[in-house]
Amino acid sequence: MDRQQEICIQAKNVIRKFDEKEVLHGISLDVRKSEIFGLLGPSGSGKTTFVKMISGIDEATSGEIEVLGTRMPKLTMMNRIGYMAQSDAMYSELTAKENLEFFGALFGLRGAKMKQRIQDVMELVNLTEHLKRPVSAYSGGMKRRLSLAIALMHEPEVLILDEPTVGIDPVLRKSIWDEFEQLSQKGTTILVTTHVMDEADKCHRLGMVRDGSLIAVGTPEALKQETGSATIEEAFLFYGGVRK
Ligand SMILES: Nc1ncnc2c1ncn2[C@@H]1O[C@H](COP(=O)(O)OP(=O)(O)OP(=O)(O)O)[C@@H](O)[C@H]1O
Repeated sequence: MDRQQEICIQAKNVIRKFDEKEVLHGISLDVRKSEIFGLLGPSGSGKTTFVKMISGIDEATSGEIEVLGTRMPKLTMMNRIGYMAQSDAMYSELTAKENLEFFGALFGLRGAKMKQRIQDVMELVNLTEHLKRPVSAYSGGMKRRLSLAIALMHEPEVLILDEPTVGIDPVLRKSIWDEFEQLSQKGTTILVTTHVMDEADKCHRLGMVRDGSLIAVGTPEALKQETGSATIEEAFLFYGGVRK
């Protein structure tokens, strides 16, 4: 099979209920190996709920999710998936370096390799000078960047990033997206949630989410073309039922 067509993440009719309230209404989706797939949708549409189940930290009420051919949730998949949550999960009383060492050790990194990875990921997020500062002294945007660095530490095959660039300035945002593109070219599959339209345009394919359903899937170009829209925002409104 063509490598580009290999399926990395597969969701089949995924439903998630909280008590009696159904918030995801049967989502089916294939994400191909080494693509950057964006989930685009407004706040509360269900993006976080969906990616948590793909990462294996939550379980679908019904339906099936496979990542790299393994049915989720599965603890051992932690080594192959990098997950960056929307709220920063790190120890604020520790320094950035200590946080990276802690999470790196969880993923089996040691010695020279650990040191090298810390250097690489901190350079990528432009935090090298702040390596030895306690996270409690970091700004919101810096914490976001450190979260991304932690998710990248063990060079996972699959990266799941929930709104990774919130609070990050445009220049650094661009360099982070350039890095996503490079990672993807090296074979990493990236699933990213966003509500920022210009980021959506950088994804290879997009899934538009509204009220717990996937309303459209395609390349940004195809989605715009199909709807006769000049922008992704217009296309989203079209699929969401707001016709010109
Ligand atoms: N643990 C929970 N218990 C009850 N309802 C929940 C829970 N988690 C999420 N929800 C509900 O599920 C819906 C989808 O929320 P979700 O956080 O997945 O949306 P989202 O698209 O990621 O939005 P945002 O970008 O603001 O995080 C919302 O109506 C939310 O209130």
